[in-house]
Amino acid sequence: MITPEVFSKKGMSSEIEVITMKEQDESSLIEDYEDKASSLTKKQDERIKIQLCWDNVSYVIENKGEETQILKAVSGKANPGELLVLMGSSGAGKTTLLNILAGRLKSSNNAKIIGQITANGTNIKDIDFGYYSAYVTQEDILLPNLTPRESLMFSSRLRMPGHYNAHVDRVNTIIQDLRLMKCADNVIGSITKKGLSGGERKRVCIGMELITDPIVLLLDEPTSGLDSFTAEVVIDLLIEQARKGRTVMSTIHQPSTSIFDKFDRLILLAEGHLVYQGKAKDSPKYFAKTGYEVPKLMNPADFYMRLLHVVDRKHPTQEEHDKIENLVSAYNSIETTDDYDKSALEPLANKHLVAATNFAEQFVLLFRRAWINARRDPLAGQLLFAEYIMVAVLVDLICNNLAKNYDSARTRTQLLFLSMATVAFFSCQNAAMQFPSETPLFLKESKQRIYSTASYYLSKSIADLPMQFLPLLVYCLMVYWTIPFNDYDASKFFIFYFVLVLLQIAAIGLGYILGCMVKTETVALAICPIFLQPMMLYSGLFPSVNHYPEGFSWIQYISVIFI
Ligand SMILES: Nc1ncnc2c1ncn2[C@@H]1O[C@H](COP(=O)(O)OP(=O)(O)OP(=O)(O)O)[C@@H](O)[C@H]1O
Repeated sequence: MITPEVFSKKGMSSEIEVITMKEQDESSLIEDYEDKASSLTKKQDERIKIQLCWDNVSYVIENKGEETQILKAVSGKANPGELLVLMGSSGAGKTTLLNILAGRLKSSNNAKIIGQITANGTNIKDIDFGYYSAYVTQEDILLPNLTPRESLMFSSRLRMPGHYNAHVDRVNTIIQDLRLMKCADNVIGSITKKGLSGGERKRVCIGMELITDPIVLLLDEPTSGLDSFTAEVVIDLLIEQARKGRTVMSTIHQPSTSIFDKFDRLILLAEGHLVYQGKAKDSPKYFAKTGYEVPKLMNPADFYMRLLHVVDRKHPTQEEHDKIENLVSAYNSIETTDDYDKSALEPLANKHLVAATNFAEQFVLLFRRAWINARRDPLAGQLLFAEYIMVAVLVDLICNNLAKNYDSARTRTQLLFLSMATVAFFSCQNAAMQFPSETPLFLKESKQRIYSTASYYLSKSIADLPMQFLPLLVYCLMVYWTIPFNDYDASKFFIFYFVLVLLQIAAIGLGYILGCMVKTETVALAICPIFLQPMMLYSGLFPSVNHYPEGFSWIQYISVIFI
């Protein structure tokens, strides 16, 4: 979300696109800008505060005619200035609740959300809650070849208006706040590529969301996979963010005792039911009263996880069933009071977050980001070079004894076809592999309306093209002069290269489509031949399509290799 405080006065006239739904005419935009200008003078403690409340929220999914209730009429609240932690056994519904609160889950044909969620009394259905909130997913969604500083800088420049220096200042502040100084200029890396530690990567992910200065920060298991010390560092940072007035809510798995002691408020879920909500430090007393005393010297979090654990959720034992029922009825029997002082809470305006940059700016920033990311991972490019050179050497060997006469015409045609098939396969597979790893980032950013799909697609394709065109040029240089054609002149060579480039662009397009359809590079690689083989059969080289099964001749029209 973009709060007024973060807008830079200078960049507003050209770049601010945060507008209210009804305020799309020029005069209202000017008012909006003035509004932001006046807010520049606001101090941090005057930041808007949001109390998020949810009332009887249920989530019901239907699968093959069978209904399953994942959340069962849960109610609660997250206060500004506090860290609220959501805990419960695996499958209790924590992520589901967080996703519903973030507006990431919506009712659909087979999933129904019942209940009401309000922010400062305003139903979040009536506003674009994404404007006020940010969500840090469990998976680290980052480009592996960028540094934290570059990632934050691109994110800031794409999402926020303002001049370059304002972005630099904002990024430096976040780097300092998140204690990323030591690794700010190291490459992030990934599971397969050595880079930042898990804790550092997680802090970068949090930083990417803090760029827009959100008022509500929701996090799904930010400490999973981290050792207890690193996890504590992350929790300390979240508490720091909460103390700045943000509403911070996070699911957390297995916190250590010292981490647990730091939580402000705690919500415990069991099988979709709420079994505790209140101050984390009061929870042992509460459970002792309900007959489940936390053993001395035991981490309360560990105790709750064991208490709420159900071995087989579909078929709980009688004991498990009774235990959960006891806990639910004990919780339902207590009277909950909201002691948060609401006098400073204002109803939320229906602000909309739209791109902070225009198409050209998006294109330039995304191109630079894609270019840096591709340039720092030369392996894919080197492999493509190696593949083309290998095929070129084979073609050269075949052509070694090939005479320029009528008898060799068939072989020469086949060599031309081999060149086309090679280009189609290599380009399609290479392009298909580009997308799966970036799809989560693209989906996240396009949901946040940071840029248009067209600017992303265009910038990515153009940034990838040199890596595709150059190996092809080397291939053409190696084979063209050895295949016995009639004429060898430069213009004919360029026609040969140009035709293959056109084929390459078509194959890259097909590769992008296939890459978007799947989730992993392995599957992307595997499905390319499924589409390319029929296209090869209908390329025109093989016997007339009249000999092919009826009803399939249309394949020739979508074949990227059709000649
Ligand atoms: N769309 C869906 N279709 C089918 N089952 C679903 C769907 N969404 C959630 N569930 C089920 O609902 C239950 C709760 O899921 P959720 O991810 O919220 O659990 P969780 O408490 O976050 O668990 P974990 O700690 O393991 O991440 C799980 O059993 C999950 O399989």
